[in-house]
Amino acid sequence: MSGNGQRRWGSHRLKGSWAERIVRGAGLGGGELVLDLGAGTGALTRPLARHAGRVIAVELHSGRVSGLTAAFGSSDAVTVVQADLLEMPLPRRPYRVVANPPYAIGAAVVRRITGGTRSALTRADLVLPRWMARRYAASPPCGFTAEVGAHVPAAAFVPPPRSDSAVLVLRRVRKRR
Ligand SMILES: C[S@@+](CC[C@H](N)C(=O)[O-])C[C@H]1O[C@@H](n2cnc3c(N)ncnc32)[C@H](O)[C@@H]1O
Repeated sequence: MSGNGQRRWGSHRLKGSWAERIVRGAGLGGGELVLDLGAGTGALTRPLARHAGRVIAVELHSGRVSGLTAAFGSSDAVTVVQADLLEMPLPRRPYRVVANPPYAIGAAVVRRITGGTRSALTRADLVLPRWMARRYAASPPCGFTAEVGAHVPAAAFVPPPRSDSAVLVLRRVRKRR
């Protein structure tokens, strides 16, 4: 558990058709390592398993981890990890993120995956509140470009959140030192 107690069990789950659309929009080539941070019941994990080389589905809630393990335990492409996404070690080799993290920790997620000289993140497609995606597009994290991608309406989630969302696309611009 994060020292700041930053967990959020409330879950706005993506509908399957929207999860598929978001994963297709991420333009995966088929061989990438992809992290699904806050995998929930696996809405994004499912299409990621078909489009990515390897998927690490990270979830903290024990019941949801059990569900993910039951759904993907026999898949060679998916590894389910019970961990706090703000504290778990991140891959040293190049990786991507496609995720719908809890909005309350959206900024902490962006800091975590883009921060530090050792970040091996190459691109992230994050479903975030639209206002937050716009803020990052205006002021991207150091070493990344940021653009507001697909609009994701409240109706794309169960239950629907209060405001509309968008995919924030972060792309690395600087080579790792
Ligand atoms: C908005 S839901 C998204 C679920 C799924 N990815 C989807 O799109 O339907 C966010 C998920 O993050 C999980 N979560 C919250 N805090 C977390 C943390 N610190 N580390 C890992 N998972 C966390 C919640 O349990 C929840 O399942």
